[in-house]
Amino acid sequence: MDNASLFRTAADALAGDGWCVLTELLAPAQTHALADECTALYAARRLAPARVGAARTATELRGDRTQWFDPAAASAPQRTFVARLDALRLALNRELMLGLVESEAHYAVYPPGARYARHLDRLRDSDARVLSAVFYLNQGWQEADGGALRLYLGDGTHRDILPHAGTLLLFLSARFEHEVLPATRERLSIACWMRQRSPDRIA
Ligand SMILES: O=C(O)CCC(=O)C(=O)O
Ligand SMILES: [Fe+2]
Repeated sequence: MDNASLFRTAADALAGDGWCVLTELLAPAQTHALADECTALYAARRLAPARVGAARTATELRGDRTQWFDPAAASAPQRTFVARLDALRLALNRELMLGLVESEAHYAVYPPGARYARHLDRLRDSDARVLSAVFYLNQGWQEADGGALRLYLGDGTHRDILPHAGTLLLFLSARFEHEVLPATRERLSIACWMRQRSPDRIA
């Protein structure tokens, strides 16, 4: 699928259901490079226990370790990923008038058994996060490995999305509660949020 069609498919799904899965954001080699980098950072203990909400300490709510992408010090694999995500963001702005001005992203590693309890991605006092995007980095993931992202739909049902390498899950941040189920192996991802202008930055 060419870019224009890929991004239009995403826009249509977001306008309809409010969420979608894309598997063609990056070429497999590009996904591998991100997985290798995330693995190396984790092994070098460069990922820190995740925090919940502004200035609150990590709790048993989430057991992942994270490292935010720093635009001023981005690696080549990170630049490739962010460029693709930005292209998607601009396409969604054009198609859906979402007014998404920026993205933020972090690597996350969930050790075996770690979870992230059911939650909504909007920060307590801010509606800046409009769209959540989670990109998975795990080769050869099996259903028996667990670790699904459980997305709760408005009608009381849910969908389980497995964290296969190359899968991008998109959903409207304000609309879908979700949780990360525990896995039997390390679970690597990049969690991203596309933001609208924060109220405090509007002149
Ligand atoms: O890794 C995932 O599948 C989702 C992570 C998540 O919900 C979050 O970081 O807010
Ligand atoms: Fe989340």
